[in-house]
Amino acid sequence: MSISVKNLSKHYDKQKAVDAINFEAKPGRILGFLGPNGAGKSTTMRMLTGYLEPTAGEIEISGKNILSQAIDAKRHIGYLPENTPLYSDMYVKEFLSFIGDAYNLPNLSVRVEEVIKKVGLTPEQHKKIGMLSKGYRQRVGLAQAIIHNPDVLILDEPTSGLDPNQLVDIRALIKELGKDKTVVISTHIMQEVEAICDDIIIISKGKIVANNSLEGIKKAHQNSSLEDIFRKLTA
Ligand SMILES: Nc1ncnc2c1ncn2[C@@H]1O[C@H](COP(=O)(O)OP(=O)(O)OP(=O)(O)O)[C@@H](O)[C@H]1O
Repeated sequence: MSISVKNLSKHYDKQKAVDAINFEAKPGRILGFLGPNGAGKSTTMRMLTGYLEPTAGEIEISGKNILSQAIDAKRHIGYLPENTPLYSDMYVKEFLSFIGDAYNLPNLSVRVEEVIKKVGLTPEQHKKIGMLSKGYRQRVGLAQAIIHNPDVLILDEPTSGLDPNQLVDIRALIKELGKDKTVVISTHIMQEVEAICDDIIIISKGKIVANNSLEGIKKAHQNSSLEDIFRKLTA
């Protein structure tokens, strides 16, 4: 299993933002992590990537414990945080080289060229990040997430704020990247889930209320629309 989560909790004072959740994510599949605002999605993502320490529970990434084997585990993870934090004064290549350097990658200039091509940044590769459209900035975010060729990709609301054309392009790119990786993507856009996810977890008030394949969850709810299922389980 690429991601294994056992009894994971995060409490902020008395509030249980994430409350004893268990799940697994498999290679070659895209897992949609859904839930209403404040359900605990970002908190879970931050714990998966080792940015936030759990109150309780265990996380293994490609068999490595995220706390006790942090460096090994993090080598396997690519992370695109919510709102895509980037250095807007840096040039695209300069930024990707900077990130690759932090991973100590060999043949860095070749690798930077490869990821630029892979995420479709070639026409904009000589620009400063601050000059790019939101869609292209998202491609830079994805490029930095995959530069060290991780087998697990964690993407926190990767398409928020994109126009319909960019949305389609970025979803296609995520689907392509997901072919040989384990991808977890948080979203509250149901069409996104239909378009790219294989499996679904719905979280509400810190607890998992559904964990199934896309087909499985629809079957279990008499082929209702995902929107109806979401509302029924999280209202
Ligand atoms: N640093 C913090 N201190 C206190 N409470 C927090 C903190 N971060 C998150 N919370 C609370 O924990 C709960 C879960 O928040 P989280 O950001 O994980 O939800 P989310 O599902 O990602 O929501 P959204 O869809 O709005 O991004 C919320 O009630 C939030 O207010």
